[in-house]
Amino acid sequence: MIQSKQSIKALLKSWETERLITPLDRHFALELAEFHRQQLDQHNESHNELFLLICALLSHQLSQQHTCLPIEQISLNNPMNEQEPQCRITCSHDELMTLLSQFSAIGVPQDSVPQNSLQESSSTPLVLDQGSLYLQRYYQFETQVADKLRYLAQDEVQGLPTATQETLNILFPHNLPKNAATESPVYDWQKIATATAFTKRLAVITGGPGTGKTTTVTKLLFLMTQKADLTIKLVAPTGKAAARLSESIKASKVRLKSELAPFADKIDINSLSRVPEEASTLHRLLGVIPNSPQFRHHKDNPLRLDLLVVDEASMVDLPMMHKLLSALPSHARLILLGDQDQLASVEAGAVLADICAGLKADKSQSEKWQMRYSAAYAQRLSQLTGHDLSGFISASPGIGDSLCMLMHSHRFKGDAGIGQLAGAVNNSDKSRIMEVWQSGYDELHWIEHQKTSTGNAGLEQLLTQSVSHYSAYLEMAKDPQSDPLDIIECYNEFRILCAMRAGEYGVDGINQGVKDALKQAKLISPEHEFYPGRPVIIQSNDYNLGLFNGDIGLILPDSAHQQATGAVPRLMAHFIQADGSILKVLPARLPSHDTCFAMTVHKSQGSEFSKVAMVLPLWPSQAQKQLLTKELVYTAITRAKHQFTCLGSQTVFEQASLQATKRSSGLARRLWN
Ligand SMILES: Nc1ncnc2c1ncn2[C@@H]1O[C@H](COP(=O)(O)OP(=O)(O)OP(=O)(O)O)[C@@H](O)[C@H]1O
Repeated sequence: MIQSKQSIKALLKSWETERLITPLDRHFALELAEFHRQQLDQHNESHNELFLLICALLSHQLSQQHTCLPIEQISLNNPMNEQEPQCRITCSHDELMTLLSQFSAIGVPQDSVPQNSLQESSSTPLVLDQGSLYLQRYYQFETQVADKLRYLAQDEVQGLPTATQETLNILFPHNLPKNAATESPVYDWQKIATATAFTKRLAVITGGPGTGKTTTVTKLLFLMTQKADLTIKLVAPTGKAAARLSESIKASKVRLKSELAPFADKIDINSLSRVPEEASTLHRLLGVIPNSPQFRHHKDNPLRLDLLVVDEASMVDLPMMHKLLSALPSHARLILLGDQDQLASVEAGAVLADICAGLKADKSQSEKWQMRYSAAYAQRLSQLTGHDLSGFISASPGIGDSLCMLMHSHRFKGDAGIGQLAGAVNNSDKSRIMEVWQSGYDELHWIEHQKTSTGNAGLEQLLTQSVSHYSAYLEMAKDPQSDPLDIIECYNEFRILCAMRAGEYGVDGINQGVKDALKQAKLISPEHEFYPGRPVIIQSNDYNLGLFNGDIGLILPDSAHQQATGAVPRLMAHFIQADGSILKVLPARLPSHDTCFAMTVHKSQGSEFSKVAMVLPLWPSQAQKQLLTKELVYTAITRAKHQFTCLGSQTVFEQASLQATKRSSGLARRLWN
């Protein structure tokens, strides 16, 4: 069954030494194998060896953020993808599947138990379902999340007052013309999304940056608050994203108020004040219990709300989505907002991408996405919105009735370079990517790595530009009269985003380079750990202080304290909070943190900057290459509003743009089949 020069136990040790697997992977496998050995009726060494290997592969897969191990994907001749394979599995994938289903530690779901199977799934540490092996816990997360989403997607609010339809028409007044070039009708997907979220218990509104997700949800909340007194909560995965959601909703309400002014005799504009603005983090909503992975709110103590809006849903991982859905009260509505093309969550799963997977059009379609409505719901939506949706009816709609895809960016107008580059990368369109770079757009700047024995002129150029970008806020910080809010806003104009943490071109190296360059330019004096102008990014949650992983602040003299006491100004870390106020924290009390002239693309999700510089490694290692995906590049580009610079090499940029993230999961199948 297995051919190996050494025992699998010894092999796992050598894989750990070579860092192919983590110590956790090895221990996990050994513990489970021990369990298996104790459970097995007859001791079968070859079975034990195989089981040990499979457990290590599963754990390795989970640490790569997959939620399961598809058996078909195991490379039988080289299971760990080594340069020189140290072992091979000698049976076929089918034989392997049959064998695994007979192991006492591996259960199978009751409704798909093969005749010769010994186990049901609920009592075993592992589960084999539809050709994929799961850890029991992840299997429960995935199946329960799928069940709950399907249940919510089916539920429909019947009947709709005529007044509501009239309000919908006022909110979306345009009778869109036919597309002149194609003669095909132009749909107001924001209107369709609003009608969907009004009539469905679950609505998933996705789209790239500036496609109007917040505008749409603000109009929806206005519509909802016209008639009923609802408890509505707004949340996002991080503090930064929550603060941005609050800001966007506030701005959107201001715009809506003036748009609706001419209709004051027809609708109650004052009910806009009932649309909430304050957003919190998911963790805060669910109620963190110190030193516990559990939350205060769960299935037996559900949240007290009628409608929950979750922004930046692409950042929500599978375990978190499970906790959230479990805590949702039975009558509540759920609206998920996000960009399905962005980087998937840092932890396991790619929930939003899986939810949207069923809308991926086949290759014959000119559009990338294709709606999938049931006939009955397409008819209902058509009546509500005045758009004929019969062309999007599907015989197998899955959860399609609850999905809305906003495709037109109102931020990146027509031929704007940032939007063009983001689109080309998102489509992995190699020739278009090069075309966009060569088109001479003002907003796009390319800096080529120019490594020689004396240094890297490309990197030097980036550091010089960074000094010039950061000098404005550092000059402001020197003036005791400057308002910390203005200084932080000025700092937020520019950010360097790195693909990875470690190394010369990672966050660590670039932060050091910028710090040295700023010191040389006499803009900072970093003699001590905390110096005026040092930006810090928080690495863990501290609920007592109200600081969360990813929060970014500036070390600045506390001028208010100086004015009040006349004392020498002390340094404090200043953070902008969701309500726009400043939180000041003594630097010594900060939870774990790093300097933040540069940050990872991952941590930048949910943020936007006027100017962004992305740094790609020069000669990425094999492990680094796996991290360089089109989702990473797309996320970095779309953080920029006005200028995007890339320090890299053409080959690495292209390779990254052509490589899509793959997360093994059965969620999409459960939602759409
Ligand atoms: N239908 C529309 N017509 C014209 N402008 C619009 C429309 N919808 C949104 N906008 C404008 O586009 C900009 C972005 O809208 P909005 O913030 O709602 O998008 P978003 O998808 O939430 O963006 P983000 O990705 O940043 O969260 C805003 O300035 C908004 O006023």
